[in-house]
Amino acid sequence: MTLIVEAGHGFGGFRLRAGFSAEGGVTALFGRSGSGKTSLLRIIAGLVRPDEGKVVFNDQVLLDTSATIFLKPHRRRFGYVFQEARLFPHLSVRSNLLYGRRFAGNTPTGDDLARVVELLGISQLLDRAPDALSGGEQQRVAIGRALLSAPRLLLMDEPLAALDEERKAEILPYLERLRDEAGVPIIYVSHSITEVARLADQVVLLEAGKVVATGDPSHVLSGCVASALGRREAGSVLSGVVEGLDLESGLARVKIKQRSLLVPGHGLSAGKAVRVHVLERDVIIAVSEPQGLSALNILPGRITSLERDDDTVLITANCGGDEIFARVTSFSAERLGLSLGQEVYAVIKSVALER
Ligand SMILES: Nc1ncnc2c1ncn2[C@@H]1O[C@H](COP(=O)(O)OP(=O)(O)OP(=O)(O)O)[C@@H](O)[C@H]1O
Repeated sequence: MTLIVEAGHGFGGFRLRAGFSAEGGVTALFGRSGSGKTSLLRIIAGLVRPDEGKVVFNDQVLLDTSATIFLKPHRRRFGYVFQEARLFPHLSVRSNLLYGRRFAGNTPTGDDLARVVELLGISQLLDRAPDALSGGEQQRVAIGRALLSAPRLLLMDEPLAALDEERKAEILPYLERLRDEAGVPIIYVSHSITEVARLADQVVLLEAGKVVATGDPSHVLSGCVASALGRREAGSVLSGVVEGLDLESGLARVKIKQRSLLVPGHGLSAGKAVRVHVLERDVIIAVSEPQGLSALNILPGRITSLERDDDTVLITANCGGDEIFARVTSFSAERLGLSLGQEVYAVIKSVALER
């Protein structure tokens, strides 16, 4: 699959001028609220006709404003999943699912229904009405309905945003299965670093209507997202593999580049690929090896960058090839006499495991 998108569009005071290309897997459109993610998705879907631009899917031109080509949304054969499930309240789950088939060019069979029902874990819900389902269950049905329309591409606009943390955690494994087993490429809009780190193969980072970075999630989500997200979620996203589990402590050892991290082992098995999210505000810098700390992860490294702003300093430490970010007050940086090239220890207070 190849998708090429170029679009320029003005909404009142907002100007979108963004482009990217995607090749299969999950491509996340990521950025702050109001950065233009949904607008870009709606342009791909054909729900918005931009002032100028091009959308090409597998060599088929769906939109080209210079040649006045515009393929209507239903002729694009893309599935769309919104923040809310938008199920038909008067139809059962089964009928909602089968409704998706009406739009399929090649009608899916009963096998397709069984496969989608199994993939999303909704077999026990088929005869229920939508209002007898939890938000997470409704969203799984909405995804199933979109899949059964046999889409060439699935467009998902913050599909978890309306759910509480527990429901999000319940549905994320199904989205992973969708990515790994359904074979349908996905464009996934989100402003959650957790979802993106866990699901995306490629990230397109949007800021004020423009694409400011694209590429591998570990690369795009690390460091450069501070401005896009605000500091709360800024940090490093490190790719690793589970080396082993310690049954007694319940911890797993995850090998990143040259170092290892201990993380909660629940649900992990040896050999599993994971992404680890280390928030810059959860890292302390020490100039000598600390003793007697509760923190499990203390990584030796070397300072490669010191960026000062008003009253804080963002420190980048290269720890065996992985970059760890720490934000400390200017006062602390002065007091410790931090300098480029200095050997330090990054003390990680907690890590979030994303996959
Ligand atoms: N139909 C419209 N008319 C006027 N302004 C619009 C319209 N659609 C979007 N906008 C504006 O365009 C900007 C980008 O909106 P968009 O929904 O694409 O952002 P987003 O990144 O998806 O945000 P969120 O995460 O909050 O959904 C916003 O300032 C929004 O108010």
